Amino acid sequence: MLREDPDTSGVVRHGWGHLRPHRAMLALALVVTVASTAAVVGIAPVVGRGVDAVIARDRAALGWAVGGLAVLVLARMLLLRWSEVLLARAGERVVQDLRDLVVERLAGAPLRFVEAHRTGDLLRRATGEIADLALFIREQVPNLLGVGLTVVLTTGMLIVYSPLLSLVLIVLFLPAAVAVVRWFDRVAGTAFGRQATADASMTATFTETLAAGEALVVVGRPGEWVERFRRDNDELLRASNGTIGAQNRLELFNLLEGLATATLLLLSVWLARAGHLGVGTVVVFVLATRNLFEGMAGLSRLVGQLQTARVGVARLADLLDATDVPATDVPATAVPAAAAPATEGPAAEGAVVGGAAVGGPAKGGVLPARGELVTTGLRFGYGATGDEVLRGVSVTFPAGDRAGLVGTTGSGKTTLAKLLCGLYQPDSGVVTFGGVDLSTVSPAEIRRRIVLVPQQVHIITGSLAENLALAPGEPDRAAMERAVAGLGLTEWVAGLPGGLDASVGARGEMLSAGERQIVGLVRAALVDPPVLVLDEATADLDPDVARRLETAVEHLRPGRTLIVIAHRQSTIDRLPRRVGLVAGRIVTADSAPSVPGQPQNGQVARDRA
Ligand SMILES: Nc1ncnc2c1ncn2[C@@H]1O[C@H](COP(=O)(O)OP(=O)(O)OP(=O)(O)O)[C@@H](O)[C@H]1O
Repeated sequence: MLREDPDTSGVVRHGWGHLRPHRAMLALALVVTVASTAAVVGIAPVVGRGVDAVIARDRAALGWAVGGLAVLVLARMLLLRWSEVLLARAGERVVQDLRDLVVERLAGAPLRFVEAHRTGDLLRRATGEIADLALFIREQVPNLLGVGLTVVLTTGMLIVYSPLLSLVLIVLFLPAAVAVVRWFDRVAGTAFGRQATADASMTATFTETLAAGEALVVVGRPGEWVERFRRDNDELLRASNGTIGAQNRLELFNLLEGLATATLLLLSVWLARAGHLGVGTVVVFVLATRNLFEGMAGLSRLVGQLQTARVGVARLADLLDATDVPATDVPATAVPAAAAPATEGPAAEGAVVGGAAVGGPAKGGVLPARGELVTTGLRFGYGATGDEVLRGVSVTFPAGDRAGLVGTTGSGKTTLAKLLCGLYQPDSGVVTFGGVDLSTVSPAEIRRRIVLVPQQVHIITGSLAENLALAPGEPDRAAMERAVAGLGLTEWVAGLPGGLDASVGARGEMLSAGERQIVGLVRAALVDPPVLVLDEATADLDPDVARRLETAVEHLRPGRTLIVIAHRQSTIDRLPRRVGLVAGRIVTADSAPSVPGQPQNGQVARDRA
């Protein structure tokens, strides 16, 4: 499970892991930044030399000082720009890698993990947190490096010029500065973490509200959502006040700066009068301490942004760590792939998420082209609720079986279907196909053989052909046309404006619920696996079309194992046998509930309760 407010202590180590591949470019950027900062720091001594040259009426020395100043200013301009470009490029590459990694991890995350978290929170971590990080690397890191180096180099130079004044500066300023930073740090972690959490919660609520738009209008109660949104918004305001309060603590730097500057000026004037310091050195000190304090003030401003970035990286790292597990389950986003499973053959390897192939884990098992699908002692619960949904399910579907999986609402049919297809890992017990344990096989391999067509078919914005192309194996147009013809849908496609190129609208809004299911069935036909599990896959179609499509699906591949979950009696009646599920347990034929009432004659002889 993801933590709302993850620990920020390991972020540097975690961050370095992602920076390492770009270390050459980062090292060059660092060298250029050091050179550019050295040019700035060098200006004060050169001005000091110039002042001394004027006092001594040494024209040659003055000429050198003016020339040196011109060179330093020019060098600073060029080097600063170069270092900014290098850091921005390196930052963009790091961020691009991170985006790829997050999408890959989320695509490979177990379905249960994705289901257990709010979409908005995942979205915020996968996009908002990375965008903030990109901004930080592009805009704040150059500042941070420049300012940090200015402070270090200026301090070094001051020590060389006047150890006494530098000592006074260090004694006056350093302990107080450390105390202020610690005072800030005491509240900063919690305050910035709370703000990030509140931000994520608001994104989540907003995402859910948008997704539920139609339902809200239908029930006429958008007020409740507005109320939720307001609560999130209020919390965000309180959290933001917390971070502002934390940042206010850093304002003490200004007070310290004033005190230290006044003390230094008085001291240096006194030392100059007593003849211990030259006027040039006093000028150098005044200019350099200004640099120093500007740098300090800049650093204190950046500390707040640094804290935001730290929290962002911690939340991102939490997501990456939590999803860095062998992908034995299929991610929720890959459900369309399950609806459009892999074709036979090497081209079908990999799950499809929005059309991109995602490799499975290093699980070497290979499933046979045909075999019994068997579950033994399957137990499964969704975790958060703690209740077991499947309580020791043992059932066998012989090769070529055609069975209806029936049971009352909430009895666990869909859950069992997902376990049969390897979308969930059982808490205990095994699922085997042809004698091979599914947990030893990669998701891609499972989808070559066992495919689920769910009731809710995932549709992407685009054309019908683009949606069918989500099927693994990159089906071409000819394959699509064959699959459409195989299901007797040529006329339906021809009737769409543009045929296969017809737009389905944003996330399929131009398709009816039944048409979405047709897309799911065509995807399945494109793959044609030896085991097909239809979970209410024709529930939204009118009975005639449903019957036609069910017949077509059965005839497409003789000898296919077909497991059908349906509440429609006529769909179940077409099948020669029935497996009943009651409260997570397989029941015998006699007690297997029919649809929707009590069982009819069904054969569940091989099912072991
Ligand atoms: N993602 C989930 N997280 C937590 N609990 C879940 C989840 N999905 C299902 N459940 C719970 O598991 C139980 C079985 O659900 P399942 O969808 O398998 O039932 P079903 O027999 O298919 O029901 P229906 O006929 O209504 O589709 C239900 O009590 C449900 O609340």
